[in-house]
Amino acid sequence: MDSHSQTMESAKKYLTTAASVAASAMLARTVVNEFLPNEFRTLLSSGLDILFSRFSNDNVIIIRQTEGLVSNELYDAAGTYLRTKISPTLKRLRASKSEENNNIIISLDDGEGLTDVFEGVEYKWQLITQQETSNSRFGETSVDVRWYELNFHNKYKDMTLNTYFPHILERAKEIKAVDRRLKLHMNQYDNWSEIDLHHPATMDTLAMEAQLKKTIVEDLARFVKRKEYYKRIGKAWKRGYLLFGPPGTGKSSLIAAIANYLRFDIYDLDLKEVSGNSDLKRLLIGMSNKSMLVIEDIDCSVDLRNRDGEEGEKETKSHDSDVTLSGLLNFIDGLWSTSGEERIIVLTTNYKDRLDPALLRPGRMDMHIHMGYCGPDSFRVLASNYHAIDEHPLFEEIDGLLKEVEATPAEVAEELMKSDDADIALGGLILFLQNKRKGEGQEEKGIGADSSGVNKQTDRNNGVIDGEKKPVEAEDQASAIPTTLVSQTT
Ligand SMILES: Nc1ncnc2c1ncn2[C@@H]1O[C@H](COP(=O)(O)OP(=O)(O)OP(=O)(O)O)[C@@H](O)[C@H]1O
Ligand SMILES: [Mg+2]
Repeated sequence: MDSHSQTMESAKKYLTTAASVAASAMLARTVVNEFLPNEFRTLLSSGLDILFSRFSNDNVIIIRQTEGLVSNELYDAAGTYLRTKISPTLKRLRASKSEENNNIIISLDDGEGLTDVFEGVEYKWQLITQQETSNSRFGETSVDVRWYELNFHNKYKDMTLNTYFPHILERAKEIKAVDRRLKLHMNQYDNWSEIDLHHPATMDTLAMEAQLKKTIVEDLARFVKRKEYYKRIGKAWKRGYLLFGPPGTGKSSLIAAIANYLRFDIYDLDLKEVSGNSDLKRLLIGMSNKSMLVIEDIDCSVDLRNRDGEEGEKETKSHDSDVTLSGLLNFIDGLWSTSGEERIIVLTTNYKDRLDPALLRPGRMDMHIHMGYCGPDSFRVLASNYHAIDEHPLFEEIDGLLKEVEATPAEVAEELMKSDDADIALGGLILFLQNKRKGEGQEEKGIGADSSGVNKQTDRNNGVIDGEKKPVEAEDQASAIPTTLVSQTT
């Protein structure tokens, strides 16, 4: 495959034209932002004029769009923040949309104002524009100058500066994160190229065991809140997930769902494109904050050994510079430990038992997540996704069949899509499962296509293992996975 088609292949995993990213549940972040006080101080000295009104108890703060030639971050943040405070009663509004944004943005028009109530205090905002003309060598030029005028009772000045403004900066950041389009980055050699990520998967639409899904969501939520904790224990603020299970069970979908949930960009690292440590280093350094490094199919994504290739002395040097996947993870640890920003790394494999045991050791990956065949919980999610139904007389029969037959969520989803009529689709699914059961029965008798002594241990339920807490189980689970997995779906 040439590298262009490789890139396209890779892109397909996360892209669908079918739907745009569903507005995902935004994670409520109560991140205490460390740099606020500093930045805030500079803002105070540059971007604000505090005026004392002669006629009332009001204070007025002017927040200019630019101070000198430098743009004022607080002005920007105020604009973003105030968008969420606009009420439908306002008569004049502004609407816009940029390519970078998902949504149409409604904002205050020049001259318009609104009142925001924060912790019981009334803040009156007004957006003011003035045309300023100046004479220069090139003749007379005129520019629009904009600022917000903020009025509030003077006894709340401290609170305004120390609580309200930081709150506005923080909220604006969160809002921007939601508005921003997610990107999927893919590497060619030592370069990332990016495209928009349009994968509709969300944690809600993902078909998996309810308890497992809950565990994952809670783990993610805990992780993003733990900046201080990671700093205190002196570890990189990162979380590693190993996803394993047969093709079509939703590993790539889960990755997209996590990205949509956290609003993290995906960096899909193709190790085959990486020719040595220096490439790798450049790629890793090139990742942005709040992002997710994904290495898919690690069992077959080349043996990283003997791939130094930087100094043309491979013959003699190669063994001194072996890079293994565990080596890679150590390397990432070292690199990320200094950045202080949250990062997630996800590895996927169809065959957990083919992995280097060093990779499965406790503490390596924080969670081992088993994506299994479709069970009753998964089926309920799919039925609700595709037909918006929570119950149906045929569910019982389907549950029974799913206990006996190994069908992937991808296969079940495909059957459910075949008709808009739930009765017909579910009937079709039953037929499909019955046929599959017949086929599997034959396979077991040695008649089927794959009769090569396949270990047919069930892989139906998904499960989760916390790599930190249950090291013994982690090893057990590795050996419980069938050595050969059947039913390729594509
Ligand atoms: N758990 C799931 N929940 C919802 N949809 C799923 C799930 N698993 C599979 N699907 C459907 O099947 C398609 C293929 O699934 P996906 O690519 O996520 O599987 P995978 O485990 O990554 O497979 P592979 O090992 O081949 O990469 C998805 O686009 C989705 O429509
Ligand atoms: Mg996949």
